[in-house]
Amino acid sequence: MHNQLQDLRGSVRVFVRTRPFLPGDNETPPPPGAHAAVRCSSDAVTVVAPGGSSSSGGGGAAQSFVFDRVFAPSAGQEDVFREVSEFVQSALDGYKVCLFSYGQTGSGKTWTLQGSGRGSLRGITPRAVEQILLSVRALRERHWHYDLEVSFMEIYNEQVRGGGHRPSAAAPLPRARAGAAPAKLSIKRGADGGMEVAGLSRHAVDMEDQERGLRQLEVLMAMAQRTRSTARTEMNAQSSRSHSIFTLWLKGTSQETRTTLRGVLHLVDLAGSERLDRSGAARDAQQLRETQAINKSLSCLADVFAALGSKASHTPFRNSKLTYLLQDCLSGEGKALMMVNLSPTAASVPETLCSLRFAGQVSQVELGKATRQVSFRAQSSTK
Ligand SMILES: Nc1ncnc2c1ncn2[C@@H]1O[C@H](COP(=O)(O)OP(=O)(O)OP(=O)(O)O)[C@@H](O)[C@H]1O
Repeated sequence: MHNQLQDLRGSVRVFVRTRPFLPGDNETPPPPGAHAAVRCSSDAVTVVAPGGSSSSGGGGAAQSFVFDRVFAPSAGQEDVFREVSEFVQSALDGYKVCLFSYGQTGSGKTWTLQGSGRGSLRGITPRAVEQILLSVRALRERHWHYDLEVSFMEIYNEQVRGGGHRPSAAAPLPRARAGAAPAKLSIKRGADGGMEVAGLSRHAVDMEDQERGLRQLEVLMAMAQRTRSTARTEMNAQSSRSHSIFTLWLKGTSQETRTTLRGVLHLVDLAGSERLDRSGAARDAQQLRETQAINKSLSCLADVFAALGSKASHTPFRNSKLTYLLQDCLSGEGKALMMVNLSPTAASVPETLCSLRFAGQVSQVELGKATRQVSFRAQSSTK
């Protein structure tokens, strides 16, 4: 049912989330009743440039954008996940699904995906993992067996880096070694026709003992977080300088119906889309290189969506590692969700407008009906 709904609405969706004001913003939130620079309804965002007013009809100071769903600063992690969970379900149903978290540095990309702790502040990734484990348990009653593997990687300065060597089936999950340089990896088309990263470790998760499986997943999520390259910039003390991709590979087998489903869920925490002058990144040669690489790959992502939106004869997937790797989810086979994160501050209005224009471009894209990765041969439940 959820997939029928999804198909009707198209396979690219755009959600926008504005975070609350934070003490580090150096800006006082507007008093109740006063106009904020960024205002949200359930499906629209209005941005008022500093000095403008929302009623200035001819002046063009206020700009509104409409999306599939907009989350105001008061929206909690649970509110966001409620809208996202159908995508997680799609991966269980055998679709290739990609969820991007996009936005300027410090806008809440990592908060939206990871959140904090194990309670109500936990983000999409831990909630997705829990949903998968719960669904797999329920599906077992209907004689479906699921295998789950996890991989994580980052794309830093246009190089793909992964989490080390593939462990043997009997070996415990590896510990991330502090300071160990992650291996550089290459992207290629795999035997099943999908894009994959050569040599990237895929960690099998115990689906029989779900308590153990959950613990393994927690270790893997923590490892993925630790391996991210971060550098302090003036805009966010933990600014992420790489795109990080946490992937859940699902294989569901029903002996009864002789069906195998292969779903994929990529959770992509994009690097911050900051301007050089504002972040202070231009003062350091390494950070300048990083920022240029980030901006280039984000503009390649925008180019891909522009080509898809205009139904151009060529889509430039190969122009960046990110789009090359994720092309299956963006090419009509899969489903994509773009979560665009915004800062509420007046000082960030230029970046906010850039993010919203990008979001508007993505929302024009119609990928068509996604393809379920299903085969009908009898298969044993082991790989
Ligand atoms: N909805 C929210 N509620 C409360 N705090 C939030 C929210 N969104 C973001 N924050 C806080 O804002 C700060 C910046 O968020 P976060 O690190 O997620 O930004 P980011 O977009 O991932 O930045 P970068 O690109 O630099 O990694 C963090 O301290 C985070 O805890």
